[in-house]
Amino acid sequence: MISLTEEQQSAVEVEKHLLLAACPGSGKTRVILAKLLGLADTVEKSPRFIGCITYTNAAVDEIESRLRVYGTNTSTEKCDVSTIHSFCLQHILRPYSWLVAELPPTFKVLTREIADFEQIVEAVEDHFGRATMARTFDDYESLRVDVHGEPAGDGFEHGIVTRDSAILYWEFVRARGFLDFAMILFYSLRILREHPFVARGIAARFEWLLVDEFQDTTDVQLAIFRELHRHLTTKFFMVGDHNQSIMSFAGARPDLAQEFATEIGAELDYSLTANFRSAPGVVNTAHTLIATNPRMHSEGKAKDFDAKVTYVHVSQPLNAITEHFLPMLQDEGIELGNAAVLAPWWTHLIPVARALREFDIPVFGPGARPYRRRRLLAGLAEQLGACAESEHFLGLPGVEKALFRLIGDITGATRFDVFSYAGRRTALALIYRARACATAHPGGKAWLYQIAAEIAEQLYTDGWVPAPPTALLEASADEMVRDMRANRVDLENLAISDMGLFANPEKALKLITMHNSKGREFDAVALISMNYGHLPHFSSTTQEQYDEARRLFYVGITRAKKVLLVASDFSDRRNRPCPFITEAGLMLGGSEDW
Ligand SMILES: Nc1ncnc2c1ncn2[C@@H]1O[C@H](COP(=O)(O)OP(=O)(O)OP(=O)(O)O)[C@@H](O)[C@H]1O
Repeated sequence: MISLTEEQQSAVEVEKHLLLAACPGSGKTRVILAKLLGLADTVEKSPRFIGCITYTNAAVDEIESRLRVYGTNTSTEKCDVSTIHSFCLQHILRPYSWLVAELPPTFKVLTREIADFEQIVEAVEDHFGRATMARTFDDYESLRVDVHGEPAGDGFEHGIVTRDSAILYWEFVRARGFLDFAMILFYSLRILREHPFVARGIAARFEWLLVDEFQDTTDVQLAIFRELHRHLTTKFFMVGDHNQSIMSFAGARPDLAQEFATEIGAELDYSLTANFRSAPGVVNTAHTLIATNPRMHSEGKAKDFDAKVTYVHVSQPLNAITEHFLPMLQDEGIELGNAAVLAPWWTHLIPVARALREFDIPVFGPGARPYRRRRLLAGLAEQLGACAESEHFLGLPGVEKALFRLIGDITGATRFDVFSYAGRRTALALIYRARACATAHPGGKAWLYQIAAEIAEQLYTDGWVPAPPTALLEASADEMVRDMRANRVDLENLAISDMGLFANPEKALKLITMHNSKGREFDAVALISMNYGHLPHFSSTTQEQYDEARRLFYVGITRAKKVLLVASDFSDRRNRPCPFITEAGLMLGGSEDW
């Protein structure tokens, strides 16, 4: 049984549509899990199911693994947990794509990692006589389709993508037998709108749809929910936090989620206010920044944490880490692996990561890798490196995901069967090979070449590729070695653990952008580069952008359990300290024991 607080329990028991406002650390996942388990029992003898839509694949994995622990076979069978994209693929596009004439009869999912993406973008830009620039690919990657089928997204609104180039891009994507994530959502909506029998079928299948992180839903996603709601047979349980809405660049529309909830007559008066994560000092700082009613408060063990909340103004972001954060970790007995450094952008983290590596401090994050992350072999080699080095670390899920990506990159095919029995066998075989290789070739460089050859052999033997991709993987190992040499890595002394560190970052200090820190928690958190110009970004001109920057700061501080360090710097004298430091009531040098 999952233990719930009174407010969690009463939210789970609501039998109508519900929009639940949940503060940081209030156990959204636990509530969703409890609701899923309860509802699975109610549909046990019916042909209906419970759908759960989460924002990321990691959240899907987490809920599924907890379902296996707490549930029965029936609950795992009756609960369909997925991201919105895989929900649409499985229930709308794969079975009904033939209803839209312009869609290819079979299609693969286009992601940035697949080589066709860059080729298509180059072909489009070439058509308009433009040369590809550094930001071109990012601009196309951010492209979305709005509910009317028109282009949207950062690359269109502020970048180089025009309406004509977007339309041509989508045409090329379809012509090559692909759909991207935005197209998956848009065509799903179109099918639901034009063929109500499809929506009726899905609504009949799902008794409930649980939606995690409602504040991140886009106009198209909400229009999809609206089409499903039309048939009045599916109930909605939406959990999220308006104050953690930081994804407007990806089209998030929390206002529309609220509107949808009101429209369907959802209960709006329930909220989760108990924060199980953060010490009272951290919670008070967050509350000073954004006050909620009813008020957020620490609960459980967190209530007794002794918080250290400190604000410093330093000459360089790195100094905040070396002179303040690391000593604080030492004083509080917090291990590096339980601490994180957050910054508004990757560009702030890269030099810090490099410098810390030079001090031999293990870091996990941008700039930590001495080779390009997108190198073909890199992902799988890292996962296998972690498995090879540690007897107790059977990183099967990580190996499977890396295998999925590698097979996709080599063949261009989306092989979801990697996550089935056959894939698991290959993954396990590779883990054993990686360990045997580590014994035979203890040096990191020799191991890398050997494992490249063995991966090629295993993929071929198990039928994932038509011919052994030996030359391809060897060339990728060459590229990684070349990158490392350029980054002055001592290749002769490279250990397999140096590679594994990136897959198994348990012991390393995490360096993460504030956006990517969402949904995570650490004993200690340092927010660096907290200056005007970075947060809010100098391009922010509207109240909405300013408010979203404040919410980003809120997300950052609420990741901390016990230690919170906020640092501005005078590396650029034009950039004053970020205004949210004052709004959160932080005082310079003020180390406060709450
Ligand atoms: N009823 C409870 N009893 C004890 N611990 C709980 C309870 N509910 C939640 N927790 C704990 O609170 C912590 C935070 O939960 P979780 O990560 O699900 O929060 P969240 O609501 O998703 O937060 P955020 O929105 O900030 O990401 C977890 O460690 C979880 O185990």
